[in-house]
Amino acid sequence: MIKVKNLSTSFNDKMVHDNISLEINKGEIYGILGGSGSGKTTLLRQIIMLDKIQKGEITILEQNINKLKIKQREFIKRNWGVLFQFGALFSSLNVVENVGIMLKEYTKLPKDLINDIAYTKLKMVGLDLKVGKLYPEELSGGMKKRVALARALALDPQILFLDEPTSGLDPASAKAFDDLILDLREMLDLTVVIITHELNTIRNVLDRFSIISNTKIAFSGTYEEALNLNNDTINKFLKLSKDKTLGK
Ligand SMILES: Nc1ncnc2c1ncn2[C@@H]1O[C@H](COP(=O)(O)OP(=O)(O)OP(=O)(O)O)[C@@H](O)[C@H]1O
Repeated sequence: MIKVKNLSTSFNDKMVHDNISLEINKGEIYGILGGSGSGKTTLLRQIIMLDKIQKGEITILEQNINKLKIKQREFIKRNWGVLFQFGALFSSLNVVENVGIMLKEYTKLPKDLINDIAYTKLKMVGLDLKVGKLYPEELSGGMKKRVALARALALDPQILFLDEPTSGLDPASAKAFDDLILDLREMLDLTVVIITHELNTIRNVLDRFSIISNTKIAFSGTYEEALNLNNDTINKFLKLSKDKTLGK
């Protein structure tokens, strides 16, 4: 579904990615992990065509994005939804209007149909329909994330990109959001790419992940494979020493 091949990125002579490669399969929930400033968000922005690829290739949905013309780019972008880390909702729009904004922009559907679809998406992310008329400032952190997720789902994407979706949520809300991602993948046949630091998400939600460390991919594989490697950098990253359930 997504192939990153020999990607190198630098900003002002500072190398962020040095010849990194990874592959994400259809239907996977794939994690991009790494310390702060390791280049996770930059990689995500390059995959979704918001940032330029400096060197290397990215293929998504069988299209080499280096070679796409502007019109083709706009067309292919409709196949994914994105939830940015600080992806704020529009404060002047109510929840239903926020969810419907992409439909308004990208389709010619009449307003009442857009509203119907927006309400369906709200239901999909586990929100009560009464929430539709509320404004962002009236919502809890967990509800805001769900509304942003409903917005990302508005155009029925094949791929969902989530940048630290549970950061700032309390443990119960974070767990509920993780469960929702698992349910949505099943229901909608989605491929999901998540940037995360959360150990619970890494263990319970991701099928596979890559760890970016010192400009390289330090590891790609499953959580079990990462444990079995018993590599110091990987263990440190996965905070195994703090993980009492593993008896360490
Ligand atoms: N447009 C840009 N111009 C200059 N430097 C940039 C630009 N975009 C990113 N960087 C730098 O690239 C590095 C990687 O940033 P990025 O946001 O991708 O890291 P990250 O792994 O997502 O970090 P975090 O977990 O803190 O969000 C950082 O040092 C950042 O300052």
